[in-house]
Amino acid sequence: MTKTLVLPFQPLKSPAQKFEGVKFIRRQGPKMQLTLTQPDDWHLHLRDGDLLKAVLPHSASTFGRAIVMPNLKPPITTTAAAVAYRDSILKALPSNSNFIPLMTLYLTDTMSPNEIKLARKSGAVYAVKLYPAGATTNSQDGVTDLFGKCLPVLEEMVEQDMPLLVHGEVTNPDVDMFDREKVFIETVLKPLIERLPKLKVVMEHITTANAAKFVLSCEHALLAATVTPQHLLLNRNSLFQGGLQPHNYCLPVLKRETHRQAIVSAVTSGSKKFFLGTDSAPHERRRKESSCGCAGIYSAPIALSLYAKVFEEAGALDKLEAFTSFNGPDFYGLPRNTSKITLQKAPWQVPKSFTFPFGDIVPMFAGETLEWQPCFNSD
Ligand SMILES: NC(=O)N[C@@H](CC(=O)O)C(=O)O
Ligand SMILES: [Zn+2]
Ligand SMILES: [Zn+2]
Repeated sequence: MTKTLVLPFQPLKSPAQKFEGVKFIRRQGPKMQLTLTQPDDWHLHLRDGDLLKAVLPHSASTFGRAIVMPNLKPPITTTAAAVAYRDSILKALPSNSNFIPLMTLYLTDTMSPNEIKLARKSGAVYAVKLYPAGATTNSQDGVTDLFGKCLPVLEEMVEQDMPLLVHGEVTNPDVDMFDREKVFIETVLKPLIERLPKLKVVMEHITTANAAKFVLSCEHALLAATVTPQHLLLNRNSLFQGGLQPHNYCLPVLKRETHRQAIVSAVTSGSKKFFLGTDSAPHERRRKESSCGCAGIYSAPIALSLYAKVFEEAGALDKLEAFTSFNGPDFYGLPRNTSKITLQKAPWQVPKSFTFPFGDIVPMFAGETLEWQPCFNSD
């Protein structure tokens, strides 16, 4: 089966390229192709309403499954709400799509351990998300005291083999914005793992050398991390070059170049502890280009091209497929996808924006040229 992507890709002329020693690249005419097992997105914001309908086709055309974040307004704090949200995602899918949303619950101070039992029983919920209260977009209902308020829930999560996904930043206003992840590792993550060594934990969207090193070296086999394209490709200069760049603003905020390099090394090392999580987080343009702009970068339409770019530039294209398509399902104990997706070396331009009746969304790398272009899925 061949499926054409719904995106307005604009192929330009591409020179033939050579990749020695990479098994899964084959030459098709003058263009290089890269065929991968269909990837999944282990950290995705799909929103709801019109925004959901607008962005969902972009993820569904590339990814087989996605872990869907629960930070809606109001947040998804119950299994019943997660099941209803899943139904609205399935309803909004293009008719020929096999995309599977994997739902999550938003952890609160008042969640009961029974909710975890219900979540497991539903078969719809695959993880619980920890937002420290005030850390990021729609986190005001998040956790104020993890050890004081949530231990019984965390213990039930161990019982039910339910992973905890963490937005790993402390919110103490005395801690510098750029140090919040580092401090979270020391003051929350390490004590959490010591206290509950059987809890599966994913440190979401890691941004620092500290996090990369901690995850790589941690003997706790149940700790993993997702990594976004922006934290692999951009450093904090991208926030300020040529004037303030609101479309490069996300949380945790971009860090300095040495951190970016450490994350690239960790991800391309072949470690199974890192996997793809775009953190694609759409906000309308007017909410980004505002006197109090929202955090979140919209990457879904270009994410796979960006990950290919990172691995190619690191000389590690042979490690790309494990990162995009194997490590995530292996960690979650889910089967790997069987269908394939092909990327073609055919430069194309990222649209300057995507326009919808309610407004427009500016993607990451808007207007720039990318090398790898997803071209079709095949079974
Ligand atoms: N990453 C972001 O900057 N924003 C995310 C929330 C999050 O993942 O922290 C969002 O929902 O907009
Ligand atoms: Zn987050
Ligand atoms: Zn996120």
